[in-house]
Amino acid sequence: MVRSQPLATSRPESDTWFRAQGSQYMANPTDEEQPLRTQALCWNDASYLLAALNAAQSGTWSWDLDSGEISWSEGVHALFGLDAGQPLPDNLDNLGSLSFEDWPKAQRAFQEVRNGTARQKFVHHRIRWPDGSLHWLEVRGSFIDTQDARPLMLGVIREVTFQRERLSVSEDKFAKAFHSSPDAITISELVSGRYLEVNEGFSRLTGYSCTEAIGHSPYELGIWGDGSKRQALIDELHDKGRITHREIVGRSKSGDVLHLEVSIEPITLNETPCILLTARDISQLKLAQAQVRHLAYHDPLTNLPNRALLMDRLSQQTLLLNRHGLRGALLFLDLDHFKHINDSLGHPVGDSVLRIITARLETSVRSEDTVARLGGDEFVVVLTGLKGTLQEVTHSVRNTADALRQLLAEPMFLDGQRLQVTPSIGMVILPEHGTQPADLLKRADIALYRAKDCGRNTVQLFDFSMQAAATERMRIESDLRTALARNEFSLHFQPQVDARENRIVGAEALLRWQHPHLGAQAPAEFISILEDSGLIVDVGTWALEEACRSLSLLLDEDLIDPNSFRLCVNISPRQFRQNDFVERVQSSLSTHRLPASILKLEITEGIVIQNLEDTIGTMRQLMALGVSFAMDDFGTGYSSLTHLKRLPVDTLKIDKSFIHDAINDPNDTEIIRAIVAMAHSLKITVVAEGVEQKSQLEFLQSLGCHLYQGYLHSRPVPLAQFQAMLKGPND
Ligand SMILES: Nc1nc2c(ncn2[C@@H]2O[C@@H]3COP(=O)(O)O[C@H]4[C@@H](O)[C@H](n5cnc6c(=O)[nH]c(N)nc65)O[C@@H]4COP(=O)(O)O[C@H]3[C@H]2O)c(=O)[nH]1
Repeated sequence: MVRSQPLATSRPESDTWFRAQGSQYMANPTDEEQPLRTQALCWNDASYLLAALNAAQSGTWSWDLDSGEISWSEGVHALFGLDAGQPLPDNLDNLGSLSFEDWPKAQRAFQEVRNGTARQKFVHHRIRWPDGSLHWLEVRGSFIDTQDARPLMLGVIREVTFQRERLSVSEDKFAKAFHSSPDAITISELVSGRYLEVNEGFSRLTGYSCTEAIGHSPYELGIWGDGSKRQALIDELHDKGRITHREIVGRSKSGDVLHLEVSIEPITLNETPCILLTARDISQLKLAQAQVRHLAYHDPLTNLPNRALLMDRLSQQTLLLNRHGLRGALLFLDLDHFKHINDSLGHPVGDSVLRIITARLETSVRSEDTVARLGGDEFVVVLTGLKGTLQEVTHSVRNTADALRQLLAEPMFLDGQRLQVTPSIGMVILPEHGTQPADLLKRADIALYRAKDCGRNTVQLFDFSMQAAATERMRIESDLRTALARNEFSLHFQPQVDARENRIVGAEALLRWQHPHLGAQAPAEFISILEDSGLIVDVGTWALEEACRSLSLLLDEDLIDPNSFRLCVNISPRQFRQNDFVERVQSSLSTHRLPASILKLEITEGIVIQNLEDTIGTMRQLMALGVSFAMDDFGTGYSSLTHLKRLPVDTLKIDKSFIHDAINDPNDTEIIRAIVAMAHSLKITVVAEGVEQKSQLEFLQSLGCHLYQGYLHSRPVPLAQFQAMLKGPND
């Protein structure tokens, strides 16, 4: 338009484009101009521009500030709702005839231009047309330099009713969204921070009413603890253009800390740069997140740190100890036979025991030490900042561990019951036994295992030689997993003899493992691994089945008397507790068409103690079939007479450890005497195990115990040898 218009250099009156109202110049082009217009309209053609203005429902105007004279382009009438012929105001003084709806505002705008305070102007005015309808006009104008330096303003005028209505609808929507939003929304001046608008969500969140907030900055109200934080956000806003989902901490009117998630947008309001801030209270979310975090790192029963947190603290501790040249210790604790408490007294009692243990542990370590629960009955205590030589530290850690052991073993009273649990403790010293948390835990566990092996209720310090033993154990376990499938197990039979007639009256079936490379393995070792790994269930089932198969062979060969011969088969606690144990025994007996009375199951007190009632129930079912029971290793465990009286066992086996010193150790002598007397009074048969010497047998016989097994008569032998034995002197 500027290129096409010579106005910048000439007076509008000299240019026919701008004429007083009613100018028909463009509507009546001269004859010379006509061909030009019809031949080709171009940008230099004024009629082209006029057509464009009309199409855009726009017009132009000029205003001579000296004379007040106003000129309009053709077509402007339509913008005022006038007919083409109707007069338009040609001077500022009679501009009021156009019925501006907000006339004072229009006048103010003209005045500002007149005063020279604005060289450019952009205003929206409402104007009421003669037909009474209200329309929005946008008027833009700016000063131009004329050749004769007269103050002249030129501009464009156009109808914007549609845009304004749309704007007003969206403003309405915005206002509704602003006020009804559950979030806190504020509009504040960018520079001063003063609130210009706040919604009800803001009042709900902060406790400040609109009147208390508007006109004040968040610092004055104390909503932002520190002004520097806001400034940092403003700087970021400047760089990025907007900020979304940023967590900040604020403070409410009552002083409560508010965890907020804010989004910030820059906006301009009344030509003032402002920020539109939306804030959401995430305190509950933060709380929930903190709880989830806490749960992720703590054991819910005791609220102690769990394995994950322990590992984290151990990592920190190893670094700290290294930096300060100090030592630390890790104690791995496990409660002996804790499962029995759960099984016999129920889980609520078990939980209470764990809580009491937790309290005892927590009160006996320093605040900088860590007590953690790894699960079940496993606890870890980490002692840090220990000064001294390795010897001194080891000595003091041992003392601490021993004190803990004694404290934990103190009786506790629950539901009117007196309970006592003892711990086994494995310990490692940092950094001597490792610097990696996983290694430390593993090594302390190895030491704990050794403590269990040494009879429980004891403390063991890790030694690297233990690791070799643990690795060896893992190797054996892995080999045992394939042993059954590879047919590496067999049964040996040790005769049970009636010394009065030197006659074999029964036998004990004993498991043997022939390792493909290492040869025969010691049952004492591999059987405990079978027990710990759970493999004993399958292997025990196999042993029972194999024992029955052997029995049927012996019966077929008429080598044993089904009415008097008893074969003892060892049953492990896990095997005994299988849901279908009774059915399995029944099935083995019937598969081999055996009379049930020929089978005697050897159980240990380990089975009994874990759940007396269930044990008695299972035993009764088997007894009903005709199977009998022997109590193995009698005298070594809890040896409760109360148990014995209630259990349907008809045989007691005196453990070989008593027999070994039966002659020389007066204690053992008395124990054997007491067991035999008690068995006799309960009408229970007694079998002595591990009889190696004649003198031992004579002593036993002097007490009235005539049944025995032991090297004196025979070692456990393979079936073929046992068959030969039965055929021999007994024939
Ligand atoms: N020093 C000495 N020892 C003697 C003498 N007479 C017998 N023995 C040994 O004493 C153990 C008696 O078996 P146990 O007490 O039931 O103790 C058994 C039993 O508890 C367990 N066991 C053996 N076979 C099985 C099985 O098939 N299943 C289960 N669950 N455990 C089994 O392994 C334990 C050890 O078995 P073994 O090593 O075969 O050890 C056997 C036997 O070889 C003797 O005069 N002197």
